[in-house]
Amino acid sequence: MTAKMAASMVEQGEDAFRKLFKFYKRRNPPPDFSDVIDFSRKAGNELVYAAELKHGSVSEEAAFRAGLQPVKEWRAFGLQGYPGFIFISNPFLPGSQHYWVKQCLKTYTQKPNVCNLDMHMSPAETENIWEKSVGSFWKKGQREPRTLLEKLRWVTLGYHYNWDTKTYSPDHYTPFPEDLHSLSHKVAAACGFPGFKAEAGILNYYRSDSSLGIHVDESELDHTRPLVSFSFGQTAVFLLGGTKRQDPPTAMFMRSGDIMVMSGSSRLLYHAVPCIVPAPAGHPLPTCLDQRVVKDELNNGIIQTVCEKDWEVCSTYLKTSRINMTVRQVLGPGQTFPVTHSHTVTAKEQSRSGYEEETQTAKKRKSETGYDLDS
Ligand SMILES: O=C(O)CCC(=O)C(=O)O
Ligand SMILES: [Fe+2]
Repeated sequence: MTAKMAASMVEQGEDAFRKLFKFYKRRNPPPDFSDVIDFSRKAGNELVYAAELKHGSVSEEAAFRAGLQPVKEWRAFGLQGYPGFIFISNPFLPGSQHYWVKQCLKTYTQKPNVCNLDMHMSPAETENIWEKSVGSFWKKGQREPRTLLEKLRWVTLGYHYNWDTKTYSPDHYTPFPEDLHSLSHKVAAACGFPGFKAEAGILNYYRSDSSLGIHVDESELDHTRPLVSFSFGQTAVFLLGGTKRQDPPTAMFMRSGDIMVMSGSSRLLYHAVPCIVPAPAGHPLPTCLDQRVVKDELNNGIIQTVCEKDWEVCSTYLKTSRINMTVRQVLGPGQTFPVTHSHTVTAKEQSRSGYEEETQTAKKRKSETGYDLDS
């Protein structure tokens, strides 16, 4: 048997996750999405059941101020075989997703937050990504991404994740954004995790041809705290696997406004995003984004109405993109970072160190989300 044959057997026979990842990543011809669970559909899938939330843990007013429907109205689901996994089908109030999209593009991209562009550009060049992009926004039919926003792949918040050492460090920290902490705290509480502290965030920016490789998020020091993930813009296929990298995954759509909570024994499952689903012809933006203005009362709350000019930039961006925010609590109550010989890790240092075959998260993320700029 040739090495090639053996490799192909491994691919076909054993590594069910890689096989399905490739299946959904394929573009020509486009994959058949009929096995992908769609939580937005009324008709159920036998694996899906309604999840019980803690209605009393977030008052209607608190939910309202965060731009969320009352918790009792949320459509929350569990998946057979994945205890601790909770999928909440877009619980945002009309108009309020826009605020988070604007934060991800205009606010959270600002220094001292760290982004993929810092790996090979100077701080001066990656300052004010929003302002530098809006002036020369890309034109229709243009093939190459030109603006920094188009080249943006990830931003880190709070304890800035070091992709090379796969660790968080107290030496590289920016206070976590209050607004996103408040949103995540409420979602976690509704799912039975009161006292959630948002300490680190990874924002992922996907273009229509982006994907995110198979990985598990285990760098946080307390795995009893959930991981809370929010999606905006274009729909993605999300693959949720098992505790072993090869375990066969379940595919589901993640649409604009959807929230996913990975907790309990689902906290450390392998997962991936093999593809962004092409938007239906004539509908480049999901209809849940049609209504832009939030109710006036919300102006005293966490979120604010996005002005027309800013939304024009955001909506143009979202017609070909997806934004995902994953929020993590790094330390348990009273827990501290293990003592290591510490020094501040700079972006330059991160980009210099080599990658080993098994430190795949960063490598995959850097390549499959187009970290190495292909333009
Ligand atoms: O984009 C997504 O839905 C997944 C993101 C993710 O898995 C991560 O940031 O660790
Ligand atoms: Fe992840």
